[in-house]
Amino acid sequence: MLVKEIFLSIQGESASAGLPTIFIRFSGCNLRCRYCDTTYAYEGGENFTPEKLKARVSIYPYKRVCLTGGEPLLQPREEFQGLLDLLGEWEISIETNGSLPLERFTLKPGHRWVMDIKCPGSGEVEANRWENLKVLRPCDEVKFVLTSEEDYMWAREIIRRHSLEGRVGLLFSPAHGWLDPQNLAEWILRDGLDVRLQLQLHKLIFGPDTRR
Ligand SMILES: C[S@@+](CC[C@H](N)C(=O)[O-])C[C@H]1O[C@@H](n2cnc3c(N)ncnc32)[C@H](O)[C@@H]1O
Ligand SMILES: Nc1nc2[nH]cc(C(=O)O)c2c(=O)[nH]1
Ligand code: SF4
Ligand SMILES: [Mg+2]
Repeated sequence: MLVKEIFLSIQGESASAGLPTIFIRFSGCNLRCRYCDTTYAYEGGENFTPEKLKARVSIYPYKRVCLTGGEPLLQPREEFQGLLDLLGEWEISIETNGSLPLERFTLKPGHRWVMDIKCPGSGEVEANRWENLKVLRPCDEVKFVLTSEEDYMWAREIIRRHSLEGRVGLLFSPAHGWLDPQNLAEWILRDGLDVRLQLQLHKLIFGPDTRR
């Protein structure tokens, strides 16, 4: 598997924001979101077997890992599943862009999906694989990264059309530098939406250009 970087940080996104987390950032992505803050992960990387990755993350005093990228699900299925199995007892969140099939993987209790639904402003709305919604459980999360009020209204309509409220965790995140969080807060409260507004905590802690 091709890995760009491995690091310990404070989880900045999802429902586990704030918790110490080990990150494995895989190389390569099949999409090109306009706002992407991780373009350096599109290329390069070092090869790891699942066993070598387990050994590497085991040097830290935590058993909580975030698999991200780039797009983690582009790695060979057998090896990615092998890593999940080797880390069976660990708390794992898998950040995925939602364009690739989730049902190819078997998750253990404590493992969860954090799946983006790409909004029109990302430039990748055609990539959404809607069948993935069937796989998601109440412990999983769906994230909308929003660039504008048009994206917000689009996301609100997707939630309604697929009856997502109460079925899965819902995250609304302003694309950093694109959308004022205060506007997003006002729209959510105005419309009575029961979603989690999430800011990228690591950028508030370590600065907007952080790689942690
Ligand atoms: C870098 S991506 C890697 C995982 C996967 N490729 C995906 O898009 O979900 C991790 C998360 O960061 C979000 N993200 C990327 N750039 C962002 C930005 N400028 N502001 C807010 N979130 C951003 C993505 O939408 C995604 O939820
Ligand atoms: N601290 C920190 N938390 C994160 N949560 C998701 C990240 C990602 O890039 O997927 C990320 C990241 O890059 N840094
Ligand atoms: S899918 Fe994720 S890594 Fe790929 S371009 Fe979009 S935000 Fe960046
Ligand atoms: Mg990031």
